[in-house]
Amino acid sequence: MAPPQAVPVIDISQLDDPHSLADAIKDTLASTGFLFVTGHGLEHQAERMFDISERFFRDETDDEKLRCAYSENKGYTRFSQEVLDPTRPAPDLKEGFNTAHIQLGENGNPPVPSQPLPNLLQQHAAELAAFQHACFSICQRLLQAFAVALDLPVDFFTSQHHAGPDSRSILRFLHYPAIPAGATVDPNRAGAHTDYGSLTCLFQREDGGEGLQILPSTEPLEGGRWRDVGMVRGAMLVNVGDAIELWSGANFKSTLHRVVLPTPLPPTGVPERFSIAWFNQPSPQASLRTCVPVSTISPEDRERMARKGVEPGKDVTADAHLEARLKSTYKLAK
Ligand SMILES: O=C(O)CCC(=O)C(=O)O
Ligand SMILES: [Fe+2]
Repeated sequence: MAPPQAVPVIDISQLDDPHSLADAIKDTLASTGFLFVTGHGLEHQAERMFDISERFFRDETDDEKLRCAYSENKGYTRFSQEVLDPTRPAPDLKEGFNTAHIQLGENGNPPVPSQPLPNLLQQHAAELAAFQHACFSICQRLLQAFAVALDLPVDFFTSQHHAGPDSRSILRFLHYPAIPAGATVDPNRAGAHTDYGSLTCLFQREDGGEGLQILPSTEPLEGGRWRDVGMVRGAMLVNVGDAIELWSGANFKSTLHRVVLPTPLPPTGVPERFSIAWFNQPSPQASLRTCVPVSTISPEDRERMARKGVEPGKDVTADAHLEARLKSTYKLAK
């Protein structure tokens, strides 16, 4: 018998009202916070994003990439610059580009990004903006269901998210270069971490190599069994981030995940991997005060939250929380 799939697949094409969507997703939000969503309607746009991302990483000059180097969670992170899991000696085997909100131009004017964009991305700014908007809309739909699942008013979370020039949400292109046959490398493509926003939508490409894994919160940190997430054709992988875990008093879990290379490395080497993430963030001044009685949070959940520097019941703004998480999670290698 095949082992149970670590991450369930949910077709949302017929789940138009927040109540039916809430019924379909609440169990997985409470167990790992990871789900594959099909029927989301972004398939074609996501393919276009992969084309743009691939051209950017392959063809853009280093000078142009570095002109837009990472600062304040926006811009280009060089290969091996990021250390998602600071307890490991090796940096992540990836490069990335973070694009913050792009304002669509009015009256035929060009779109206005909120950061310098490399030429190749600037040419596609309108498409990037449309994709950001589509991801934001689908997250609003999911967040309505999150509120219903917690017996909160349907707009409890959505009213504390907005799209606009001061939004902290990020569209991130990621590229994990191919590993040649016979190479000696750390198996760490992206170190173990949790995401820090409200939720993440991740797009993976079928030919992009697998390797994404989760460690459910029921597993011990040391020696626990990591589960392969795998890939589902046309699906978007959705996962709960730390902001929602805190907000929901750990009723919804923000689960550790990582990207690894197969061990031992196959004799033929490993192909490159591209992925695209939409990190949906609450509005900067939104209060993340836990919306269930703090006394109902289990000691295990409190301990997990404390390890991330998160204290349920404390009145913390989304911006302060994001700053603290960026400092502790996204260490950059020299
Ligand atoms: O590339 C992936 O599949 C995962 C990336 C990720 O988890 C992240 O950037 O937060
Ligand atoms: Fe992540």
